Amino acid sequence: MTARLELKSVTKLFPSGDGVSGIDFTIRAGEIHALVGLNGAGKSTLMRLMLGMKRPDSGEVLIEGVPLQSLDPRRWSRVGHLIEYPFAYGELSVRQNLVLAARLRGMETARARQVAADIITGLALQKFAERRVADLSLGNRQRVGLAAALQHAPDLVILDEPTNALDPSGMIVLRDTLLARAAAGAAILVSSHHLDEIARIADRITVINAGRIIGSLEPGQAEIERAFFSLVSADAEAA
Ligand SMILES: Nc1ncnc2c1ncn2[C@@H]1O[C@H](COP(=O)(O)OP(=O)(O)OP(=O)(O)O)[C@@H](O)[C@H]1O
Repeated sequence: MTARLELKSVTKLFPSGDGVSGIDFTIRAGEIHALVGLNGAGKSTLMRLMLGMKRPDSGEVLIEGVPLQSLDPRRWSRVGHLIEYPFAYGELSVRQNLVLAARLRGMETARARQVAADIITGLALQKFAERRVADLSLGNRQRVGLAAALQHAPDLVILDEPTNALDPSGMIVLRDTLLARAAAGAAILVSSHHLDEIARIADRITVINAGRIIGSLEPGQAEIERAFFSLVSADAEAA
């Protein structure tokens, strides 16, 4: 089966020499793929390359076999992502922001209102729906960003550290949402520092260190944090 997203030998190096190099990677339909690594390992850079926010120095990024630069704009409307800061208009309410985000994905107003209402319930945002985004806590703003990334039922989802500001109830809600989306056939990539949390939902866990893929972890394995650190330490010693 064609991967929903594939990276072939992708390299992007900044003038400092940092970045990512020689990356081969896939995200497949129906799969939650986790990307883990230390601070500065290259997770966000890799995700930006996948989304066309950065251009590789060499190598290719393909969505369903089509190079990113040739992708039909309509195909982009089936991608959902959240990289770092959730984008939202502070003066507008949560609901207004979500309806707007859905309209920008090409939905009719009535449909946009419906999907916004559904995700407000799905991510437990009812209490905050009519509040200005500027007045929300960090965690609730992150929920709004996730809602905007997920409400249009994308079939390719890329989320950079989506749980970093969430409380335990937010984590459970997001976990259930991602599992349901993957079961419905979406291909999902999530980066995280919470190894135990990510291991509960991931089908595959890929480890990145110093800009290179250095191995994988089994989601079900015991002592997953120790296994992660052994991989990373062995890589650092070999360098
Ligand atoms: N625009 C840029 N210019 C120069 N260097 C950059 C740039 N963006 C990232 N880097 C460097 O590339 C490396 C990888 O950064 P990246 O943000 O991808 O790491 P990360 O794994 O997402 O880290 P974190 O877990 O801290 O978010 C770091 O050394 C970073 O300083």
